[in-house]
Amino acid sequence: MSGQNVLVVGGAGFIGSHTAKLLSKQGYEPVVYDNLSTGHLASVRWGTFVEGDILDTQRLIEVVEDHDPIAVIHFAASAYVGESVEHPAKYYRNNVGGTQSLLEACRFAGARNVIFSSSCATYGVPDQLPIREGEAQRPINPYGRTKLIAEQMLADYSVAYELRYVALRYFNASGADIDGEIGETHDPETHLIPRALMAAAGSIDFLEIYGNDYDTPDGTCIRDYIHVADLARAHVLAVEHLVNGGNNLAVNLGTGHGTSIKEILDAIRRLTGHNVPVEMRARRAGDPPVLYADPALAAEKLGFQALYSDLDTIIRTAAPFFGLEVRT
Ligand SMILES: O=c1ccn([C@@H]2O[C@H](COP(=O)(O)OP(=O)(O)O[C@H]3OC[C@@H](O)[C@H](O)[C@H]3O)[C@@H](O)[C@H]2O)c(=O)[nH]1
Repeated sequence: MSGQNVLVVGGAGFIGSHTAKLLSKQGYEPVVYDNLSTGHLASVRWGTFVEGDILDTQRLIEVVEDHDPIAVIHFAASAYVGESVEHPAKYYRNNVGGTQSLLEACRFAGARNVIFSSSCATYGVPDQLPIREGEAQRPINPYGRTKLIAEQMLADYSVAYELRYVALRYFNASGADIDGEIGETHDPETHLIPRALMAAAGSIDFLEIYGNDYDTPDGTCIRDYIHVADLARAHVLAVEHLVNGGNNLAVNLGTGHGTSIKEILDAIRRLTGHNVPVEMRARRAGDPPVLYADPALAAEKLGFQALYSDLDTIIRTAAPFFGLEVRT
């Protein structure tokens, strides 16, 4: 098989499955490679599925040789900040070792275009807001460090082995498929919006808020929530950028706008009619108080604009996956 295949490593996960769907809708043939450790077979509904581990370089070489993809999108990673502090070995193995295994397969099998899921966690606590790509990358947890090392690996491989890459530094991925076909199903679920919706639906007793004494207008942390449909579109634009001969890039994917935890809880109440029961807790280790992106470079280089990332669309699309009806 050849032509418009795109290898989607980690394509059974939250962002990967939404990207596979959009690739398919746009005429590409996604080849999803996933070990199903955190991804879900039920989310692999577009293209071909190959079950395999990112650390299995030989298998990846075979898959690249069989499918000759025009680009490789690398989503496969462990992605819990808290867990990375407790089990850094897992993060260095999966995220650093895994990235090297995939890049080795690309090198040996001749795949030249790589798109990488990086993170705002590579910046740590920024000196300036909004965060620009030139901001110093000083991650404050092992997860962020593994993502930064992977970015550096891409840059070094690019110089030596003709590989070209786009590193997409996501801010907070959120929402769910606009058509309602797939959603966010992490186990365990640790992210704010899903947990707030679970608390609103009564499937957990309450949402723990990690700190209301931050130096922010309402005391809670501020993040830049970007809809998964927008993230998916950025990946398709990144594929086109590389296929058209574009240069290496590292760009933020955010909206430029920060939202506090309390603002999210207000929106859930307004849109679903359900209160979110909360309990206050101490600050969570490793949480920067305020993060939001300057999205200008992604607009300039990829033509990317967030279209679905207003808070209401995020909550409206995510809520049904947690059994909540949304008011019209
Ligand atoms: O139950 C919760 C969960 C989260 N929060 C708070 O809500 C905010 C958002 O937390 P999330 O866990 O959803 O997301 P984070 O900002 O920690 O990291 C996220 O974004 C960067 C990505 O690279 C990470 O993979 C992702 O986890 C933080 O301030 C956090 O302390 C709570 O108050 N209660």
